[in-house]
Amino acid sequence: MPVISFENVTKVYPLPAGDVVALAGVDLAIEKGEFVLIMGPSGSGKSTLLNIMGSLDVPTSGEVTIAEKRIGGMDDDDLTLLRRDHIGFVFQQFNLIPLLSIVENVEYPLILKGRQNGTRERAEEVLQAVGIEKTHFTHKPGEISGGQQQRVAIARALVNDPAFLLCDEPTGNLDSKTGTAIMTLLDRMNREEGKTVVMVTHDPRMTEYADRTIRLVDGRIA
Ligand SMILES: Nc1ncnc2c1ncn2[C@@H]1O[C@H](COP(=O)(O)OP(=O)(O)OP(=O)(O)O)[C@@H](O)[C@H]1O
Repeated sequence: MPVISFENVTKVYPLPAGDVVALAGVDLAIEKGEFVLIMGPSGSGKSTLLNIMGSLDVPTSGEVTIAEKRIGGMDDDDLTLLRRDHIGFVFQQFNLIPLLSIVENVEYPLILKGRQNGTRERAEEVLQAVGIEKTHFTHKPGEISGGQQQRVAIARALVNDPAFLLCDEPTGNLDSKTGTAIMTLLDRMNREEGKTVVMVTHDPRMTEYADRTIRLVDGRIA
């Protein structure tokens, strides 16, 4: 059973000047444990595809199944729960909460989920797994480097043990050496922890990390 499957998925944005077809009949299946890149020119539908995979948006037509749940017919509350329980997001902008410490940022999704016990220990365990030193746990995001902030964001994405990670240009704000370290970390999470990773990127060097690259052109898989 794939972790994500799309059957004949279309997404149309109705605009006064005419409909914009962002996705035009996409079929895909992403299996557990895969590392998949999504590439394609600007405007080809990558963000639209990632948003639907992340249940941040719904298709105009077609069938989408995420973590064995069909999203057709789900309301906003159902989609929110699906995101919270099954999907880890990593963005180009790290999106950490500036007023919370590093460990509190990672603990936050556990608290949102209503977990009462062991949240601090779980957050510390995942921070250690992504290579953040204990001395940094009580720092604020603004007090650590961009590469360290992205590691913290990856820890936050992993803390609820999601079915898969969706990454949108995760190295886009980092210098190439730091970007390589982040890719090595994602690669290790994929190989050693069996995490499914789906990543949108413009950088062709990333293909060496991936099992497979999905190329979009004009809303279709090329
Ligand atoms: N909210 C929206 N309303 C109207 N049109 C939209 C909307 N979002 C995206 N589009 C259009 O849908 C098409 C696909 O856009 P999308 O952002 O998915 O492409 P992309 O491949 O992610 O592009 P980029 O690499 O520039 O981020 C484009 O023609 C875009 O203008």
